Amino acid sequence: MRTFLRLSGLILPYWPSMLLAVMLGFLTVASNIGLMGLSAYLIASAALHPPVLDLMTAIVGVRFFGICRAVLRYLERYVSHDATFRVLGQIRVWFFAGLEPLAPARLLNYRSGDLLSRIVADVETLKNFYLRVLAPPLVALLVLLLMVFFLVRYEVKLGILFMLFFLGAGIGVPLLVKGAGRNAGRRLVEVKSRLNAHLVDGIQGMTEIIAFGQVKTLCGQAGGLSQELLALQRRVAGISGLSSALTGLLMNLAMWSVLVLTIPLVAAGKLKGIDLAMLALAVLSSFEAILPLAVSLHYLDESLAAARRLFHIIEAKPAVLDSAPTSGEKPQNYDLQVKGLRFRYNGLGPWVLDGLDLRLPEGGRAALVGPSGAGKSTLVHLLLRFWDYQEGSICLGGRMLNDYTQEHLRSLVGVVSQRTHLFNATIRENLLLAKPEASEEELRQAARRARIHSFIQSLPQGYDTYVGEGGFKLSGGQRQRLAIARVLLKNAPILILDEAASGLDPLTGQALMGEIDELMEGRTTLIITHNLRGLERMDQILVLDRGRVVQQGKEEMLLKQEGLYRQLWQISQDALPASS
Ligand SMILES: Nc1ncnc2c1ncn2[C@@H]1O[C@H](COP(=O)(O)OP(=O)(O)OP(=O)(O)O)[C@@H](O)[C@H]1O
Repeated sequence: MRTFLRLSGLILPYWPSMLLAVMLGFLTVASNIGLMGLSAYLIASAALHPPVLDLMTAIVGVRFFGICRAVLRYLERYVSHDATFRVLGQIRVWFFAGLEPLAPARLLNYRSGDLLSRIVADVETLKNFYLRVLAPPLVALLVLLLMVFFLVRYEVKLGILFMLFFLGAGIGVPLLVKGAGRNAGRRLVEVKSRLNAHLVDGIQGMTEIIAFGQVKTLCGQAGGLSQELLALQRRVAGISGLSSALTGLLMNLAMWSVLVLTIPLVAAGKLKGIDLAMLALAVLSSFEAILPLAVSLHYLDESLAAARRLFHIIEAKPAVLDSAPTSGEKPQNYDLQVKGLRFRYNGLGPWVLDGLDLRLPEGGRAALVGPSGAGKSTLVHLLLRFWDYQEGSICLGGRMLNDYTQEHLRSLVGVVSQRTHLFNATIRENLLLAKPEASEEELRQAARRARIHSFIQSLPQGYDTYVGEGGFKLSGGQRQRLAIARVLLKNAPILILDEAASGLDPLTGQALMGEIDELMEGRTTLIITHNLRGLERMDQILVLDRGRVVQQGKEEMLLKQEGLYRQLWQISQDALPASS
């Protein structure tokens, strides 16, 4: 019920259009009743050969209702679909805005295909809620009132009889369909989502799937889910056919009963013979309002399942909340101080950072090194407030980190990571992401400083070249240079380089260090790296192991000590190619 009310609440801003659509729907069915009833009356009257003039009113009426029916149906479809698509557009924006504060911490629990399925398929499913669940019962109710009012004027029993059949078809059949469907609507939504998630996962990991010869397994799993979906769709189609047959049966039985009741009235002279056909056809055509009701409970089931999946995500509490209204102020300086920092990803898990200390003055350069899983990237997540820490403190410019809004904090930090995401857009659009208002000259200047300008110029379409999905048309080094150009454009006072040169061959990696040097100029810089070459330029190196700083100092000093840094350095030297 709560989901139903919440979903209905989303259309509140559009209620005038929805109400208009219901009125137009009612008038369309009423026109059909008028058209059929009057046509029957006209044919019956004509059989008695009256003067043509006597038939003129009925002839004009038939034309009027015929035209009205077509025009009103068009208007009803136009208004209801226009309002519905506006509501869906609004829901998409609302859902996307709700997702943003949940990224990345809360969204890690969902498969990307599942999220895609929610934002596309589930939102699309909701169109049935407005078109096939809410409007048809209201139209049917108005038609019921109209017909009962019309029929009791002839005979009270006629009105009661009609009401029984109408309610039987309008309430009984949908309940029967719901029972026979056994939650088919909800299961359809679930299976569609599983199939979507499976296919998106498969497409994203296609290279690995081919490389490991798992194409058949993937196709088999997709085939299994498709079969499940097909079986459900078959059941829904079968039920829908059955419901149409039942409604048709009740509709014809209603007409037959009306005839059984009215023929004796004609014989008794209480009803004109020419009214007989009119009443029968009016009753028959009024069931047009009932037809959409047969599957409305199925659509209600489906819509509520889709809405629950959307609300479930939106209602999740973000991992990080902005608390300080005054946090838009510029910090006094860009000193970074971390004291006794303790953090774990979930309440019962192990501490990933366990009493970490770090002091990095404005403009200083620190490198964070250590074995895999030591917690280096986790510190970056905390510095960017993707998660909030549990104990200790992080201060920026003398103020606690959570005094800054997430937006403000992130505007102060430029990040180059190993997995720079490039959008499937042009080089220019990818660069402008960092500073949408940047001029052409600023763009070129940043590219020059990142030493990628000449390469871009050499491309036939220059800055308007499309980089492909994830930037696959560029080499690893070129992608990283674009990432550096982006950060140069952003011109943030704090810089974080998270494995910015890893995954590149030693020569490219080394060449990139020149660009990175340029980038670090005048910025408070934290570098995370497994590559221990070039660290002599850092003011300090912190060696992290199992969430704690186990060694700290200049490289020269660390190399003199027995300890983890020397071990790591030794391993990295052994791994170097002989020529380098
Ligand atoms: N989102 C997460 N949820 C739960 N645990 C996580 C999450 N991200 C990382 N971890 C765990 O936290 C620990 C530290 O991970 P982190 O990525 O910070 O290490 P790292 O030092 O950066 O490693 P690498 O050098 O391999 O990138 C690991 O044990 C990892 O499994």
